[in-house]
Amino acid sequence: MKDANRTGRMRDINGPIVTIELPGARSGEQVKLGELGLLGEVISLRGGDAIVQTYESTDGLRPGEPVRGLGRPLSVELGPGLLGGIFDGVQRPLEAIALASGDHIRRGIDLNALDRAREWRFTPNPALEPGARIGGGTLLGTVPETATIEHRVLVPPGIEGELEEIAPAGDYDLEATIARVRDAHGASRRLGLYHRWPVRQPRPYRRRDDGVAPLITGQRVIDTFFPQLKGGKGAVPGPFGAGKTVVQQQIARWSNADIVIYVGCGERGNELVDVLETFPQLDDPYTGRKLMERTLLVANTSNMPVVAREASVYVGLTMAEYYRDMGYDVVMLADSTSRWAEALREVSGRLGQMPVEEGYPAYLASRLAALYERAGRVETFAGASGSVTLIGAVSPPGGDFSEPVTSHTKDIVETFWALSKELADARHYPSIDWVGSFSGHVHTAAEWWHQEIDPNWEQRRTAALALLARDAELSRIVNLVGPEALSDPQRWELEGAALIKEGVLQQSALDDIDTFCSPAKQFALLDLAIEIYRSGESLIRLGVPVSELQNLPLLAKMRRIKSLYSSEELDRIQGFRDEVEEAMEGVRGEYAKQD
Ligand SMILES: Nc1ncnc2c1ncn2[C@@H]1O[C@H](COP(=O)(O)OP(=O)(O)OP(=O)(O)O)[C@@H](O)[C@H]1O
Repeated sequence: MKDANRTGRMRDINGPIVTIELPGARSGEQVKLGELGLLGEVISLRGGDAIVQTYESTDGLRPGEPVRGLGRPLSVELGPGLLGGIFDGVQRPLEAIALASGDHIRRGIDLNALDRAREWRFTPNPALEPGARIGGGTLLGTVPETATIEHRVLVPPGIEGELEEIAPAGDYDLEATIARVRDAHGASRRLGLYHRWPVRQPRPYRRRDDGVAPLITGQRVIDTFFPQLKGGKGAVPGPFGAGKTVVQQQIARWSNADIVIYVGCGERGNELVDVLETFPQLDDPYTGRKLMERTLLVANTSNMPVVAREASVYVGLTMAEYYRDMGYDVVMLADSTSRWAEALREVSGRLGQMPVEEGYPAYLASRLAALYERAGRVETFAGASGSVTLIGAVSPPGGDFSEPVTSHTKDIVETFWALSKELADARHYPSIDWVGSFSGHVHTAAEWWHQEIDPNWEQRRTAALALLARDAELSRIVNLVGPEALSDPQRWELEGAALIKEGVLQQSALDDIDTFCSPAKQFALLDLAIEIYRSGESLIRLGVPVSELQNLPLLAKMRRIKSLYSSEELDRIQGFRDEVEEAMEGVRGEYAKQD
């Protein structure tokens, strides 16, 4: 898109949708509207007019005011300085905005995402010499972006040629030239520490890879029961107050990803404030430093119109892909895709498009699919492996999972962690419902668990799910005819399921010890619960009454052990296992004596 800075004028204003006359306007082009210079994007062309969606309130704008075409699509700056940053939905740095305009963000404010004044210590790639052939993905050098993350400065996609010069080690600001490349036509081009990339265009890679390793989140119901792979697509649908935010924060905090990107997309203002206040406080369990050193936040501010939410998700994804291209595993949390979809609905409504389901446009499903398609594990141009795991929260109105956004999302994602109001009301947290949730990654995750933790993982997981399914069946009988109708083995099945629910699935984010559970501890707890159930089952078969087993103090301890011993104290969990065996043997001995 050439001929930047063309001017035209506004013709009509309909909320965030503005009709403009701008000669040469292109679909996707960024524009500045009115005297204030509000940011907008051309979303369609109609006759000689262009239809623009704006990312700031259009209050007070009048037809006839000038518009300016920027000649480029909505794009973001990619370079060192992103990590630790808090940006608005079009990548303006919120802290710098607050400094420049106080509490009330001035509309049309224009600030660079990356700080131009800051210098970065650049170390060139020692393997590069002038004359080398370089292309998109070639490593030019590195910059220590934070104490824990090395920023790999790569040739941006689409650039190819012969390296003419590369800067020596030293401190450079973002505008400095760090390399020059001569392309096939003989033109010389300068490369700096940052470049721009259009947010709606997925960044290219060499090829797509299959996910191989689970994203370990330290949350048992996720890792053990409904695992996610690095590079996977997941959704957390949940009714109001069921615990979506806590689940996402736990993933952000504990998952073994290199980089975390949280996009607060149109959730209520106070929740966003909570996120903005909480994240900077969090310590990074893997490095002992602040989590923000490998995190960045995108937050739509309350003065941005609904349609701005639509862009913020792409802004987050583009930054995620940028770190993926360096060979990092990135987790992006989008909170929530329902609000994102509402933006689509609002725009399509104002454009007079035919609504299909509950007011959403016909392209809702394809847009959602395209969004999730940007997740994945890839081989980068540099030959490294990098991934973007995309986890979208979904907030279905009234908790109705059959509404369009939830049901389309369910068809697209591989991991679906369905939060349940009943579980949350019963204070069973995380309220991820084992009946409504699924993971398409169990088989791949099993290979990892079998190799790294224990060859019985899949078998134990299946046994636990079978017990939970029996629990649901038996509970229905109890509800109909009362507990007396159950046999001893059936009552023991209920007991076994309760151990799985309380001793394994429930996990308090607020408990210092249990907030994170290592894979080895996860397996130890699962295995122990199944072991208790199985030993009891064999005792009942011998004729031991279930009431005798129900009185064993070890059942209560099994429910508490997760918070008694940390992931470093597996030997103590093993000690408890020995106690369990002894107690069960004791019952067996007693019973044999009575016999
Ligand atoms: N894993 C957990 N451990 C302990 N408490 C939890 C857990 N998950 C949720 N809670 C409790 O539930 C409350 C509500 O959770 P949360 O704020 O995440 O709900 P939400 O679904 O995001 O709400 P909203 O629909 O308003 O976005 C929390 O304040 C906390 O008390």
